[in-house]
Amino acid sequence: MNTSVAAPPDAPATDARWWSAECPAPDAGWADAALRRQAQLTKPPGSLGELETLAVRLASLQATATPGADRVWISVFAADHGVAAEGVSAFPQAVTGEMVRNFASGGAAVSVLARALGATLEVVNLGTVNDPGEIAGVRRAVIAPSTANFCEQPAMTDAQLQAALAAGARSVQNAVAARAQLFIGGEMGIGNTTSAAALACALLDAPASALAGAGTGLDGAGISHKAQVIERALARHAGNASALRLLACLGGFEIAALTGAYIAAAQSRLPVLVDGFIATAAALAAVRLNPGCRDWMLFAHRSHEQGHGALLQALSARPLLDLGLRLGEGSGAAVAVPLLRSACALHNGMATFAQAGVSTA
Ligand SMILES: O=C(O)c1ccc[n+]([C@@H]2O[C@H](COP(=O)([O-])O)[C@@H](O)[C@H]2O)c1
Ligand SMILES: Cc1cc2nc[nH]c2cc1C
Repeated sequence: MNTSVAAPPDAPATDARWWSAECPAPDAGWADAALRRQAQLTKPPGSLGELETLAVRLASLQATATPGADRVWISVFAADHGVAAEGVSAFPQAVTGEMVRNFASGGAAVSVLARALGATLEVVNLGTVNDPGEIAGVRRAVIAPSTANFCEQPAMTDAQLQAALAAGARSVQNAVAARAQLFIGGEMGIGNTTSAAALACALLDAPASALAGAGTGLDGAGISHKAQVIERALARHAGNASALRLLACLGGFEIAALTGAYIAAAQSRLPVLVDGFIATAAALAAVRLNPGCRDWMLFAHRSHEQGHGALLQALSARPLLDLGLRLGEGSGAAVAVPLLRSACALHNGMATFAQAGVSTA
């Protein structure tokens, strides 16, 4: 199953350990200017709560007086998982490839949300057992039909990990070339909540029972079985400590692509809006690989998936929404974009006390 590729399909011609290169710090000058403007707008100071914080952060990250979330780029990374053979998902593996087609033809939730937002949707096929082949609107970056079953061996080789990280970085290059103001990474992969939970357990030194959840809809017995599968995998890969090794042993191609995308975005000064459980596991791996990328992350929502809370806490992240979503695809992040747009519209468009002739306190 884990047929390795010789050359990463999407490797940028850069340094082999590009993900370790420094991430710039957000611009403190623009943050100060945005804070000063917020204090002058016609409202009691602080009365727009988190929307004020959001506008100030976006101004600082985008290094501008007028932050915006009009040009949004969404990359959905799809890949299959060897661990699906352990019976850890409520759905069959064929769904991953079928959903790639659905993303491209416009019928998936994230396709609908992207259209509603006027966002660009890029679909990246990193390897699906039920391969839809060449389809319009899908970037093929196939690494292998699936990862290996990580209960038996590392999920991927070092070359495959590098290919997946580079595929994520390539998406960020595409987003930057399109002058995107915000990057959203989505994922699709039957079995990937098992991979994300196993990775999270290893990174957080937490037991599987704390982080294994229902995924696409397992019942209690299914979740117990999934936790046992994760414990077996953790025991097998116990000797591996670095985030890079853990990503290779327990990750998925789409999870590693998200990790690469988050780091590349930070290196390119492009803010990211992190989606649900799987995306947040990838974000934690990214922060462990390159801590400077944390500053460039906004967190969209708290997923219904058990274990997301622990990941958010480890990242000191306060998500914007808590709607019981557990779909993935970047859908929760897309749903949060209108909040960012409201924050920016208010920041850029409100009158100051002086302009409106309104008395200050
Ligand atoms: O993003 C989330 O929080 C989330 C939570 C549960 C499930 N998912 C999605 O469901 C799929 C994985 O579920 P499973 O049960 O096959 O591991 C995968 O395609 C994810 O996008 C996503
Ligand atoms: C139908 C379906 C759509 C999805 N989108 C993300 N994960 C998914 C899992 C399933 C099963």
